[in-house]
Amino acid sequence: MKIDLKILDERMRSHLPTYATGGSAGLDLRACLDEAVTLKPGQTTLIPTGLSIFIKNPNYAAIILPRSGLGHKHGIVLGNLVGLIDSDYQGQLMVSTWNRGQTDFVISPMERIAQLVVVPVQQVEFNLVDEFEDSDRGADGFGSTGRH
Ligand SMILES: O=c1ccn([C@H]2C[C@H](O)[C@@H](COP(=O)(O)OP(=O)(O)OP(=O)(O)O)O2)c(=O)[nH]1
Ligand SMILES: [Mg+2]
Repeated sequence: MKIDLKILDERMRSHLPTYATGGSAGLDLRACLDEAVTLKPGQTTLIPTGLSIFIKNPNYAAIILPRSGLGHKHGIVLGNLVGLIDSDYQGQLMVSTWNRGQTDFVISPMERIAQLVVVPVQQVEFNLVDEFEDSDRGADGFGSTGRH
């Protein structure tokens, strides 16, 4: 599947997102920065990627997820936990970068800071009802299974 991509910063032309392996789900997103940015513990900064995409087809979206190495080892995750890119969004892909760790973290220009995953989306309509038909679970949730 092809998605329109616009290069907003020429430096990104040689750093376009690619799948690291044949089986990769995520495309690494790089920090399009002029100089290194230091994120203090607890700090959140919006980092530009220098790219925009236009998914166009409402049956797809993209999500931005943390990279597991950065998140686990350095506490660098996302200020919005997960970023959702709508199929009609044409603006720059931005990464809300949150240092939830205990030490300063330096983000270098062109560093891979997060990953983009394209996912299928089913838009729905609501069928208004007064009662649902019975289901195995009913309204039980929040750890209810295995208690009976
Ligand atoms: O990590 C993110 C999350 C969102 N976006 C862009 C794409 C998305 O389509 C748009 C709106 O995101 P969302 O709907 O999550 O934010 P909102 O707070 O509801 O803003 P809006 O009122 O513009 O929908 O912002 C990013 O670039 N990065
Ligand atoms: Mg929104």
